[in-house]
Amino acid sequence: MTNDTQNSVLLTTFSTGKKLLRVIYHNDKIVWDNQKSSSEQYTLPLENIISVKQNYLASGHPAEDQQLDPYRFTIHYAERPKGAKWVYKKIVLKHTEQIQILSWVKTLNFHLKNFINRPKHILLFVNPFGGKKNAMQIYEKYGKPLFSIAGMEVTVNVSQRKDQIKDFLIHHSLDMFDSVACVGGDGTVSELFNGLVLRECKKHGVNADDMDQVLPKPKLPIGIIPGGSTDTIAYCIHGTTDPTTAVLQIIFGDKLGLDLVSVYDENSLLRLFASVFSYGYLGDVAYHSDRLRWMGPHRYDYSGFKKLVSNKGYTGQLAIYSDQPKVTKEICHESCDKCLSNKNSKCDNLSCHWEIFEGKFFMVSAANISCACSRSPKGIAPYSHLGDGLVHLVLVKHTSFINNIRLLLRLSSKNSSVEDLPFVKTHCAREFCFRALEGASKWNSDGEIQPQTNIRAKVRCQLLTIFSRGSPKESEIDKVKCCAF
Ligand SMILES: Nc1ncnc2c1ncn2[C@@H]1O[C@H](COP(=O)(O)OP(=O)(O)OP(=O)(O)O)[C@@H](O)[C@H]1O
Repeated sequence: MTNDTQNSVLLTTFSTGKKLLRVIYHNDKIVWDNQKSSSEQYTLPLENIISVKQNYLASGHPAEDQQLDPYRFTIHYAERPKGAKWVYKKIVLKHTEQIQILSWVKTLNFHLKNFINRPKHILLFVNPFGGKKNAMQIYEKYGKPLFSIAGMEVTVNVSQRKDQIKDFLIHHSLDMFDSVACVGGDGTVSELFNGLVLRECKKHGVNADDMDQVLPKPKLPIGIIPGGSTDTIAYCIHGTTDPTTAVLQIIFGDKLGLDLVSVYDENSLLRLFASVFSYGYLGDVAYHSDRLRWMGPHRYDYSGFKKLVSNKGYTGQLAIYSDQPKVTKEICHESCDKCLSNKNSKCDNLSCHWEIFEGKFFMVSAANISCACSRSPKGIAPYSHLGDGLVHLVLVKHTSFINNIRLLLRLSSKNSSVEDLPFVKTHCAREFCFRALEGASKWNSDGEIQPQTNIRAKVRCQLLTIFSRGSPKESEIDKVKCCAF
């Protein structure tokens, strides 16, 4: 065994109870096989290790101090066997020589310290009101045990009312935390980033109501553990609403940049949104379904149908400011080139121009991300990116009832998207303005109601930093073909 842990190579045969395993550590990877068949080899990259700990001996009495087991240690790690879901795993390795155990634990922990971006003290907000009202149980079952294994300190704050999370983040000291997170749906995530951005504006004396101001980037990264009804933001970022996956993304500490869109009326900033800002049909659904919260997530089905039948269309004018209005058919995924190339770019001095669209719409949606979720696997804007500085404006013309049904079927389809429907047009924008001309709906902002009708909005390129490695490419490549309704 070498003392030079920096360039360490370890090779030991451990027992795991029944089997003997030859275990090698080299080049930031652990490889193990069962000696007899090296084809059954498992490779564990160091970046997927949560922690490495020496085991404790089983103590006879709870009051007795726990003693370290000199002959056993455990590697806690995660893997993504298929699709977007990550799972937690552990392996207990046993050796008759104590020195072997100590060397492995010391060396692996030395190398794990290089992951300096992993959070250590997190402020976690739990919304007990959203979704199935089980956010606290989600935290207790999926978050708490893994955060403890990772050795993270978690300060839990359970929200007592709407906007409390936002107000807390604006006004309280966050000095002792290196990150914030939430267990909740899109409305909770929205409180989190609205609070963080306003906090930063306050700190730097930036007038948030002035659309021409550059909004300061919040210092703290955020973690998103889904615990709401639709959880669109979590789904688009992690590729799944699985809570274990979301917790592991926070523990890994890898980050990506998410665009936010700031929305204004004539005088002030109304809010920032991260997923969708939608007028017409979805605005009506948000308004109606909010009064039916007692129904849980089913309220969306009920309100959705009711508002579909009664929709008479809304006449309005949309102005789009863009340098690249055409949609490019590239899907956003982990290590997305389009988002990476925009990481440090300033989307200010581009050759943008205004274009105006006027008409009667079934709905107008500004999608900052694809808005995919389990009910809508491709989302309303399948080619919208997390961090490219553009928002996709999806204009759905007022048309027949049958076409509205076609739209909703497409939205719930795994195989086809709304983009190819003849009454749907998508444009990419850096800014946009909307003015109602006849009839007025509300806006639906990340699932929350925004009552002002006439608005202006501006994309803020990668204003938010999120804990995630992104969703994998495989999840988007769906080879199954079926009839496109
Ligand atoms: N203690 C609380 N009591 C009442 N409302 C709360 C409380 N804490 C947060 N809220 C508000 O609850 C609303 C709903 O929360 P959230 O969006 O997380 O759940 P959801 O609407 O069920 O999920 P989704 O937005 O993913 O569909 C948000 O507007 C949030 O501001």
